[in-house]
Amino acid sequence: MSFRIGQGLDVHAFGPGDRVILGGVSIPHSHGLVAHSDGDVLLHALSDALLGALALGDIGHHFPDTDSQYAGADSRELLRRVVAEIHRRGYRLVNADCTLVAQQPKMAPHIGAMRTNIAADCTVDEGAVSVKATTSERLGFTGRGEGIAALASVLLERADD
Ligand SMILES: Nc1ccn([C@@H]2O[C@H](COP(=O)(O)O)[C@@H](O)[C@H]2O)c(=O)n1
Ligand SMILES: C[C@@]1(CO)OP(=O)(O)OP(=O)(O)OC[C@H]1O
Repeated sequence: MSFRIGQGLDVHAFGPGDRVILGGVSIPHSHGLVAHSDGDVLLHALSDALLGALALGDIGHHFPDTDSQYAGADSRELLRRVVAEIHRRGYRLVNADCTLVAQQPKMAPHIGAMRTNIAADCTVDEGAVSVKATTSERLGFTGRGEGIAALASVLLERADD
């Protein structure tokens, strides 16, 4: 077996809107997230971790925010394309561990649905997908409610030829 690890980090600022989309789950909120796509900071961090594990660059490279075809893009579709690229190279996801950093909204009620979506898009069992949340104790840009950050770590494996 060959193993590769990857990590990803993404940040989006709050802006006008009444919901945020995180892990493919639409969560009512006092603000939206400013982005070219649907602003799913969690799936962007995870996609970057998957690409990073195989040194394939990042989602900004694969899906440029200057390209109008990605305006309002569904980040689950972008994640599925990244997973297809990983599979094409003979790798599969062993597990992913993700953390959302946000003062608000409350993530806990939505974590299960996020895990379900991510597991489906990565074609793994839900037990292979961890999503956690933390505030930053009112410190920094997340603590001031200016935006949301997400981190992701992944392990990939490939059966030896
Ligand atoms: N946006 C958030 C942030 C945190 N949680 C959950 O609350 C618990 C306490 O968070 P701390 O910042 O004190 O670590 C923790 O268990 C988080 O899961 C949340 O649901 N939404
Ligand atoms: C997803 C893409 C593409 O629509 O745009 P954004 O939604 O702005 O997200 P970001 O995490 O800044 O980078 C990747 C992008 O190119």
